[in-house]
Amino acid sequence: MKKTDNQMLVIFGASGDLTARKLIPGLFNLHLAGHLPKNFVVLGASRSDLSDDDFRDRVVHKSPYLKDKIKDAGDAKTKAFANKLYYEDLGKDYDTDYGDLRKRVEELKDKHDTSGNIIYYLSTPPTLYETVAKNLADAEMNTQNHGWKRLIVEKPFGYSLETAKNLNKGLHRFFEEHQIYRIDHYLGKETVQNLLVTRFANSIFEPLWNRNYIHHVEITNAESVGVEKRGGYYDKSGALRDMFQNHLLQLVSLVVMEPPIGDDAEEIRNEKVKALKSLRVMKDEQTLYDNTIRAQYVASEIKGEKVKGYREEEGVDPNSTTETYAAIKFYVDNWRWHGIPFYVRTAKRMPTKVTEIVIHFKEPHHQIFQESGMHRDNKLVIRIQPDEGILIKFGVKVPGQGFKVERANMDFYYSSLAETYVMEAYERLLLDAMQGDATLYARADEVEAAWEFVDPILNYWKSGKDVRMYGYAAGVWGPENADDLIDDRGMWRNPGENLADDPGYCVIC
Ligand SMILES: NC(=O)C1=CN([C@@H]2O[C@H](COP(=O)(O)OP(=O)(O)OC[C@H]3O[C@@H](n4cnc5c(N)ncnc54)[C@H](OP(=O)(O)O)[C@@H]3O)[C@@H](O)[C@H]2O)C=CC1
Ligand SMILES: O=C1O[C@H](COP(=O)(O)O)[C@@H](O)[C@H](O)[C@H]1O
Repeated sequence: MKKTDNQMLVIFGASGDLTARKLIPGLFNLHLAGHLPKNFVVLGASRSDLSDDDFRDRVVHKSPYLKDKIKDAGDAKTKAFANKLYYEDLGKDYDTDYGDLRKRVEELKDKHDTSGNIIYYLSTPPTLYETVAKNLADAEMNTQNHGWKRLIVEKPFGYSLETAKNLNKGLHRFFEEHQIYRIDHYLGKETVQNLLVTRFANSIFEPLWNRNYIHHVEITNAESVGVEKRGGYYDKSGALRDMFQNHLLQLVSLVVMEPPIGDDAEEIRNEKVKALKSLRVMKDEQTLYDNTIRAQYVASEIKGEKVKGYREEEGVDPNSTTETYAAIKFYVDNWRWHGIPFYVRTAKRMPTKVTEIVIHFKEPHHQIFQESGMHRDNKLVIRIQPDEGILIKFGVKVPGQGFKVERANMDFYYSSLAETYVMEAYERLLLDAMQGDATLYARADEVEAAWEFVDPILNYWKSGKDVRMYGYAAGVWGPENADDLIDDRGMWRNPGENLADDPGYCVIC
């Protein structure tokens, strides 16, 4: 068990949705599990006029996100947690003198003996990240003289390669790279971390994990919801920035990377950066045309209920060309992956919520047996969510005369480890930052390498030149044309819609 120093967490943008929905519940779980250090306080800061008690009511006692947990935890434990929370009103602007904030931090440090160790969490709109870092530096709140200082930065990290580079430069003026923790909540998911273990703690997968045995790799991230109340934000972002540049390229890097020499944060991140740098950047228009597909959901009915189209959503421009679906085919230019296509798609308003990685192996060179069904290949399905687990599809003999072969499943579900408590992503990531472990946080060069790959696609889509924007009915698996991306061996693997209801459907088959 790693050591967690006494410390303070200062959250900027503490009146916002993320604080209430993810950060405080994550901290509450850590409190209940006994993972918070003995001396620990949270200081929320934003422009809203709130007292300490207002803040506690808002994010704990009256929080819809903690209602059930509070029932289970009981009053005493809840109160003990709430008493660790404080609030400081920043006045009208984040771009202000942080003298008062500093005074409050000093006061709380002395009162709770938090030893001067501080994490600053930037949960504000991204336009304020650098401003807050600068004002912290101006108030000398970034100095490491009396305890360490860390800075957690929320997504999105930049809007393009250029803005990401500028943000890195801007933050590096006030904090050193080892102090900066760029969050990507997919890295906090247990199943995502398990990818490393699956690959590098077993000897059965790694020998096959290359161009000699793998035919193609497919990654799907599907959400059944639309843009909900985030239309304003989403319309300026789109699926490629919102999910692909960060979360999905993180998954890609874990699939593609070479074995690190150890489990040290830098060793692992060095390999991930190399992996991202080896993605073949699409430069010419024909390649971009042939290998990228974007689409928007249009109004439809799902299970008898009318569902709005993307352009009718609140906060979305009625003529918007922002994609809610993106499918990209690409290659990885290195020894291991030469010539192997990767197909990655992400979308909202799909039939179900699912994220999975499918490794499609090559078929046996020589077919000896008769096989039912069209697929003779082995597949390794890594289910990130829901029904987290791993499945291998392989051929077995159909009982009876002769040698008929059918595909069977061998599966593992995380839920079978029932007694093991699985931390929520934010909970895990917060604890790691508290312990100074940056393994599951993105490094500056990693983020920039991901943008290097994504930028030309965004620019091409923005150019509008011959760029297709397909529509798909909310509740279907995207535009049919997306199947055209996949070459000689079929189509996207669309996991069944009613995972639980369909008796013939095995959850990850
Ligand atoms: N919510 C989520 O699920 C996720 C959020 N994020 C990221 O986390 C950060 C915070 O997100 P979230 O909490 O949802 O955002 P919200 O808009 O709910 O909250 C941000 C807070 O920042 C303050 N703020 C300062 N200036 C502005 C401004 N010009 N417009 C709006 N708010 C302002 C507001 O507090 P006040 O007015 O009191 O100062 C507000 O409470 C963002 O960068 C977002 O991209 C990332 C992943 C998921
Ligand atoms: O970062 C984001 O992620 C969520 C999906 O997260 P998940 O953990 O539920 O898979 C997505 O809905 C949101 O648009 C995006 O900003």
